[in-house]
Amino acid sequence: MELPISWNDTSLLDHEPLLSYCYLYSLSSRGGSKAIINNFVNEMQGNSRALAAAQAWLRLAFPPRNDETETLGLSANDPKMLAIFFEFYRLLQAKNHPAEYLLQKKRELLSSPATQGTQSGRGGHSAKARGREVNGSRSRGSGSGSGSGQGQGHGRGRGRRRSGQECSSPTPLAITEAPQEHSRTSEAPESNDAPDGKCMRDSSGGISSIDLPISPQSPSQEYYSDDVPSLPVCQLSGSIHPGLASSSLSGVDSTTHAGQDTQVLANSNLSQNHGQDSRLQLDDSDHFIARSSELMVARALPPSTRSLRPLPRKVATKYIPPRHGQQITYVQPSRQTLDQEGIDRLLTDIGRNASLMHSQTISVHMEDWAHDDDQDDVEDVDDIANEFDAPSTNDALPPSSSCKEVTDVSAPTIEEQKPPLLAMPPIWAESRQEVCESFDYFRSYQGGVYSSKDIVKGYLLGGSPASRDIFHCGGKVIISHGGGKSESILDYRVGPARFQQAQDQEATDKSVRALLRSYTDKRPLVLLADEKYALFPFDLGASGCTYVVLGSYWISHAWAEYQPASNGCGRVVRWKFAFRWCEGQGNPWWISSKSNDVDMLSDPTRDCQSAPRQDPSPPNAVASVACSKCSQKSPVVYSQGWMCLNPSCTSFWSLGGRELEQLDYDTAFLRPIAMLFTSLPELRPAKLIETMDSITTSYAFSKGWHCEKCGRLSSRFKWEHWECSNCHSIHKVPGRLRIAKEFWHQRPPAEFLHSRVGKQSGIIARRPEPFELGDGGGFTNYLTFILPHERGRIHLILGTPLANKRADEVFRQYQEQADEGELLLRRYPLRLKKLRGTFLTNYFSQNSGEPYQYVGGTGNTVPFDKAPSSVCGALALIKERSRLALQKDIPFNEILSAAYMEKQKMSFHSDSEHGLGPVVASLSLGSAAFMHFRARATSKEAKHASSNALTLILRHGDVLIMEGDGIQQHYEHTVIPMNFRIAATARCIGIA
Ligand SMILES: O=C(O)CCC(=O)C(=O)O
Repeated sequence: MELPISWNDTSLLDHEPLLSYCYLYSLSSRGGSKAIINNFVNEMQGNSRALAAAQAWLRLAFPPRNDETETLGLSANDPKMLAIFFEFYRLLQAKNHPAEYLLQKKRELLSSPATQGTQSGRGGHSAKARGREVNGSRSRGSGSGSGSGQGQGHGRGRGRRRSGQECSSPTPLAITEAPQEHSRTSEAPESNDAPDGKCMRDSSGGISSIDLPISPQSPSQEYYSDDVPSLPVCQLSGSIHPGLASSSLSGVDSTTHAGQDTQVLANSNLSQNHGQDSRLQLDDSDHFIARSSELMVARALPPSTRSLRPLPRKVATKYIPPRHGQQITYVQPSRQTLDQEGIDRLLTDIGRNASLMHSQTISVHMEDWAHDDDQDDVEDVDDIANEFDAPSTNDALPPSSSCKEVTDVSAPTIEEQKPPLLAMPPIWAESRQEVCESFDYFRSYQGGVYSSKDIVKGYLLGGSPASRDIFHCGGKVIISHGGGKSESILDYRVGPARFQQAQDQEATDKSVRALLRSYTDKRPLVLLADEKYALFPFDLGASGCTYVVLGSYWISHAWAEYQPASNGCGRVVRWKFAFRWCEGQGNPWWISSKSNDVDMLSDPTRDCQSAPRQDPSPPNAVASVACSKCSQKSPVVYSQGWMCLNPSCTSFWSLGGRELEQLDYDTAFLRPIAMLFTSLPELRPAKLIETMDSITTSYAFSKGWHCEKCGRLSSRFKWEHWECSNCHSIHKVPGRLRIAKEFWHQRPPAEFLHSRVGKQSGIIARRPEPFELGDGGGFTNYLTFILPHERGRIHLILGTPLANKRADEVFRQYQEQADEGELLLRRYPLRLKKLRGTFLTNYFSQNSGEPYQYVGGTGNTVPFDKAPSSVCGALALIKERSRLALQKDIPFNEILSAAYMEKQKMSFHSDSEHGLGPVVASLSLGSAAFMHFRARATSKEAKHASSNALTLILRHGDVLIMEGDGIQQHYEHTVIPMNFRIAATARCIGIA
């Protein structure tokens, strides 16, 4: 889970475990909902990243009061708070008045110390509690009534909204003093104060109440205070949430809902007068309990789901997040078919699944980057920056749905507490991007298998081991399933996302095929593990390592198995691989030199210590038997007996006609196997040193590096040098400045010179017009493209050798100042909340003038008076050319300087940030670049969105002007430089 950026950050809904649990909750009925919340809480508690997200959310949703550094002592590790976190997001997803819920919880929390022990058994609060100080001021709502009885609360404390300045929705909810008047009303609240969904600031800037959206069916909206404390809450009728409808606040007799309502939390939060108190509380042992009959369901869950870390699932699950705001259509299972048993099964399933799902939150294309021979499997990382996440290209998409994998009791489990690492790994990283940019043996942003030319280079052990996956003999023997085709959520640019079930793996599938080839060739590969790999015996996360390189392994055996599945088939075919440590690397780094450490790390089935280390068995010591049906040989893997492991054989996976549930590895199968590798590759990435041509912007310089001091892999995030993100060691390679002439040889494709207009785009290209540049620049050509439906115009003022003198100088200054650190060009984290870990832009940038939220916000902004001369020079040139082209002064007050090393680019986006003026203009320097415009998915032309509406070639000295809001509303653009390039783009921000 990424950290939320506001308390109502909907993107969290795209993340696990919220995604699965919210979905499951929507399918559940009765007691199932409690169990779901319990499981959610359990899972969150075993997941440090998710806890961090919850913590961040808590701070945003419950900001500290004036004198507090911490909010009410709230902790994300508090089960009650996690339940609130979940409930809020569940309501958010259901579009069911989450703000109302949050306000209610906030009020409860603020009042809870005083109200504890003062509530009646039926849930009413005492009058004493109503006078509690809230948010630094005394509640004035403590007037009348005991508030202890059913229905006593209504009619009191109508919350009055105050007129004032409107605030945007992500503002933290703040609670101010209670309203003075407490008369029940059925009239609509003052309707002219704020539009739906907006909150209002009081004169002091705090929020006095929240104006909630009313559904069309809602005839009225009333503001009440609860009995205590007297703060505004809202009653909605019409399409009201059942949990809210049962609230005593509404005055509705709650008996129809008590004990039946599936919305347990909402119910328990608001309904304090039920015969059955379903309030969520902390019991003596600080455990989260729900005191209702439904609680029994939660308690009846197997203890393992509470005391153990969520069990790893037996097959990998790939999650492709939905686009922002996109609805996910789950194909299966349908609501009708999901009974209580199904829910229980899914619960465990999701628990096991979710950890891997955290790591699988990106999808990629392979276009544009597949130039290098050694890059045939490298995904286009910058496409990840696209809000449009396409289906994975890494693992073959299944042709049709078949089976969904389910819990297997024999899946390995691991206790929650793992010891910290004994030593830091020699190669480790915090984000997948760091691995992929710095470590040549693993460059797959999504899949667990990285192969090139059908040969596996790296294999990532992720969070969901399957049954019979093992980490044996201190990690010298690792058995894992691999090859994709696990369940996933497919997401397309246009149309709803779909839930895709797991499929049978086949030997011809890309990853399986590559693994099988590595197996038959006995070719070493590199194993990596992420912090969620449950079988690794140390706590990687405690040392800050999300990914570690284990070392070189080879595959001694490969075979197919059945794994259980939850649909009609009941199972799927999965390929298993036995990886063995390549001798010649010394002992694994996670094992200290102390001899008994290996023992400590081994699993109980180990016998590697008893096997003679100096006398390992030859490879053929593992017996193989030919099947009488298919004649294919399969190894004796399990102690229970030999089985045919050829999935196309009718005897596959059958032991004398039976399928055994419990299988143990045969001792001989796990015994060490001698295998001599004459030269194993050095896995530590080499550092770049001086180059022959002194060019330091080539592709190799854009890649990450490995810090020799601390082992961390870091992306290159600073222009002027490499810097370790852990210990801040730096590495600089001196280079030279480049001049524009070096890029003159770049030729565009033969079919066009400056531009190409898409056939069905409706764009009209005007004939080039001569254009006098003034200032000794002579004449040039000026191209204009008129967009359909008066959406705007795009102008391209071409540079010329004569006119480019200033551009040449600006280009030189940019390079010099960036190299010296005067201009801080950085790769900033993308504001994509879908990705696990930080994900940096695929270009360097620096912003001057007004902050530009799209890249770095205020953190990436220096005011114009502190901007280096390169930026000021670029701005002056852009202003001048724009004035000549548009015959008016454009009050540009922001300039984003973007620098691209070879193969870097800016992916599709539109400059549609709130508050941007209609004119955006850019100056191109250095290498030529393609600029493609395409219709946004929301636009009428969406069906042609895959083809470009317009392509321009931007060359050194060219100025491009986008004129008109409609361009950003209806189109998005990408810029793909041919080589090293700098661009300065000017905008008007916040100018009315
Ligand atoms: O010209 C460029 O490099 C990209 C400019 C751009 O699209 C932007 O800054 O938004």
